[in-house]
Amino acid sequence: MKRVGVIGAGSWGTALALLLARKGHEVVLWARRPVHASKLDRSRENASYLPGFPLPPEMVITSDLADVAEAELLLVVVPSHGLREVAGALAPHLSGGGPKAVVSAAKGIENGTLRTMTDVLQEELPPEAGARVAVLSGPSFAREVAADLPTAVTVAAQDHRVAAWVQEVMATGSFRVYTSTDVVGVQLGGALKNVMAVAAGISDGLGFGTNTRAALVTRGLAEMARLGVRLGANPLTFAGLAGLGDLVLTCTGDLSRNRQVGLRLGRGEALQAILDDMNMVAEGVKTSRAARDLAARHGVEMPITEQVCRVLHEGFDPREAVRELMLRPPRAEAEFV
Ligand SMILES: NC(=O)C1=CN([C@@H]2O[C@H](COP(=O)(O)OP(=O)(O)OC[C@H]3O[C@@H](n4cnc5c(N)ncnc54)[C@H](OP(=O)(O)O)[C@@H]3O)[C@@H](O)[C@H]2O)C=CC1
Ligand SMILES: O=C(CO)COP(=O)(O)O
Repeated sequence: MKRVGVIGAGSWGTALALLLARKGHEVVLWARRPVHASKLDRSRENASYLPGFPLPPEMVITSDLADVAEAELLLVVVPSHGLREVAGALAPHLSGGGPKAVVSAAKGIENGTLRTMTDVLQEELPPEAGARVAVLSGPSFAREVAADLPTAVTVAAQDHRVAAWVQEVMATGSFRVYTSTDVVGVQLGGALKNVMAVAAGISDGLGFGTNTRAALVTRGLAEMARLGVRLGANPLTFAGLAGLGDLVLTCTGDLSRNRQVGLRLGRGEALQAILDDMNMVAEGVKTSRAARDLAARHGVEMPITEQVCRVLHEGFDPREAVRELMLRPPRAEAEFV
């Protein structure tokens, strides 16, 4: 039994906290708003983000980061735009030995700095904790994990021993954990698939067919891998759970918030109205900009990302975006880099 701190009480943080508590670990779940923490504590259910799944009485709920300071495993599960601030607030509590692993379960790229989530953790945390940073990614809707449905994910860390330790602590009979040392590839897979899920949603919302969606998934994967390889990732990672696995899940699964944003855009709703109506995060909206900037910085072509950005942030007509994608100059399929 390990002491585990889960930082972030949205749907994913709550589902992971449940998974680990059911495995018998001592779990402390941190919510950023004291009022949310006391509501969770009183009702023993996360009605706002993960309704229908009772939180066991032994799970400690807090809004004080000092309460996770003693954890051996720390999971950071806040949206990517809030991760730096939370990591900065956590840092002073991690003096001494610190946790054996700090795992980012967020899927995004920081806008502006274009840093990955493990970069941000390494920049903000004390060096001993920064050296034990890992990332968890892969096809894993929170509701399905909370419902204990069979799920497989990847945990990547530079030091294989860190990933193997996290694997041992987190794996259950219904939550299979693979390890990797491709920290860049696993993170880019998780972040970029959200942009493609918006694209697939737009296509379905416009009433296009399954041919179109399959084309978007496949060419989306090609551009994800193209950027990943340029940044040093292993191309095989994109054929794995954190690449193709999560891409297929979120481009086809209606539980995906990113796909839902795309569907509604395709049906003609305005982005702001969609976002105002959602209490959950759709990371692809912000990541589309970061991905476009990262691609431009490294001279990598990402035509689908480019068009998603124009539709999301410049009010470009989605039908016109698809037309432009179809009429790009002809090329060979396997021109990889
Ligand atoms: N949900 C899922 O199925 C999966 C999600 N993820 C990833 O996990 C991360 C967290 O998402 P998820 O749990 O779904 O979130 P939700 O959309 O379910 O909930 C949002 C959570 O983020 C918190 N939050 C909002 N803004 C900030 C901020 N600026 N700083 C800190 N916390 C903030 C909210 O707190 P408050 O209530 O106080 O506003 C709330 O806890 C994302 O990167 C997502 O891509 C990964 C795999 C699966
Ligand atoms: O990352 C996810 C599942 O792996 C969740 O996807 P959404 O954020 O689109 O809901």
